[in-house]
Amino acid sequence: MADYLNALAEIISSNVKILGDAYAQDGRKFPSLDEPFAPTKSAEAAAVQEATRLIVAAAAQLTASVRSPLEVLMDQATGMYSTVILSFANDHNVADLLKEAGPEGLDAKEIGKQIGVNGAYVARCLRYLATRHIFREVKPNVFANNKVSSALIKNKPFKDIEADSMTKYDDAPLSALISHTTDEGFIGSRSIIEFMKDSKGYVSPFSMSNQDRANIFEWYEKPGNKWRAHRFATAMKAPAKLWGQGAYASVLDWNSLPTGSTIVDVGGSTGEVTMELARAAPQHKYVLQDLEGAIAEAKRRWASEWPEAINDGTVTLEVHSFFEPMPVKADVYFLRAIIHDWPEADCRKILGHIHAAAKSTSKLILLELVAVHACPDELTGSRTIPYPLLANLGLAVGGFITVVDMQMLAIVDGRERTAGDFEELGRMTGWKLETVKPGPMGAFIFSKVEV
Ligand SMILES: C[S@@+](CC[C@H](N)C(=O)[O-])C[C@H]1O[C@@H](n2cnc3c(N)ncnc32)[C@H](O)[C@@H]1O
Repeated sequence: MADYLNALAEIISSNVKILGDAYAQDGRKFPSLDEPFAPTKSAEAAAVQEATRLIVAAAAQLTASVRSPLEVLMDQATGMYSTVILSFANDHNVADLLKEAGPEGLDAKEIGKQIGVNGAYVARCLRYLATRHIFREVKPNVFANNKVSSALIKNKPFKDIEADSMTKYDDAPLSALISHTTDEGFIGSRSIIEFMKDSKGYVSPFSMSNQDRANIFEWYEKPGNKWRAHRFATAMKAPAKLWGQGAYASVLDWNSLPTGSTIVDVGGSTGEVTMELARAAPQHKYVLQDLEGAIAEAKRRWASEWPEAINDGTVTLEVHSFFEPMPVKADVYFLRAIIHDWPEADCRKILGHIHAAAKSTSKLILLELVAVHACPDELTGSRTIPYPLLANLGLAVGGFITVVDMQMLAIVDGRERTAGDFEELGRMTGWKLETVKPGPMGAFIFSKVEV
């Protein structure tokens, strides 16, 4: 076995070769970081995704191994600057301005003029980001987009973006997600420690920071927060964009259900999941449930994107709180990214209400990120982790999941759960776990147990 450092280096070099070969087969070269982001078919292949994970895991571990602990710790301790500076660039539409400037880039003074901030400050903020591979400094104090920053580009000319704060992030779910995270997530993060010691009756660190006992979803429904609710609904479209279409439709063979089956998208926001399922299997009936504000948003979305599905009764939009008895006897109840929003007792209420309404043949599908320990556990045997990587592949897999876990703690006192936690939650609420489909989000498929 190679020594520690060489083992990490070998993981990187052998997997870089896999990436290069896959792109070469498609007649392409792997794009450099300087090029704008463009999704490619080559990047979607399973072997490429696995090689990418191993490179990221090994490169991050190699960096942490050779770097001084002082620098590693200072990087973590100064995460607030990353949050604030990224928020500044994203919310001031710098990527959009630089898109119009092209690969030659734009002087920080000119960027500053356009966004109303002194150019000397702009240069320092963008250099901070460029040093972390977001934007690039093409000449001293002149900045252009790169692969990472170009993923923040919105869908309008720079001069039109600020015209309406409601529509600013429309058609740019990743920019909406970054804006939501650096805003609500940041506000919540400030009270995490105090909340963990004593919640003082607040429902989350976010509610404690705001000194408002409403949960974030009730807070979104309050006057003045409509634009944030709209931004959050837009952000919820980001996973489909990041992970590719078809991620939801592939969790079950929808065509194997009897024609006219009823599928409820519980807490479905504006219908990202419903839209994909209804397009894949239009012979069924779909009910999209959420709170009043989200359903009002959903009505606007469906009226513009797919009005026929509403008019012919394929899809029904319904205001319903999942803390009330479930009004629909459905064949499938689909919950994407709902369970991670709530503490255990609330999850049991949600699944209990669904259980009470379900038929004996109904299925429950929970689509969630799956927490994985950083050390070997009882599931390690089914995974092959090359020496000396962490059991959750460090930043490559556990990195994103632990980030979302902290975000759930900060804004809703929710959490990411292990596969065992999902099985246990089902057992406590009358649902037997039948199948787990792996993927960027795990699909946990349960059948009803009479209790
Ligand atoms: C994290 S989002 C997930 C949205 C959607 N399932 C998706 O994956 O795009 C959580 C959703 O739960 C909804 N929600 C929160 N409290 C609710 C309640 N009491 N009843 C129904 N929906 C609720 C929110 O409005 C929001 O749309």
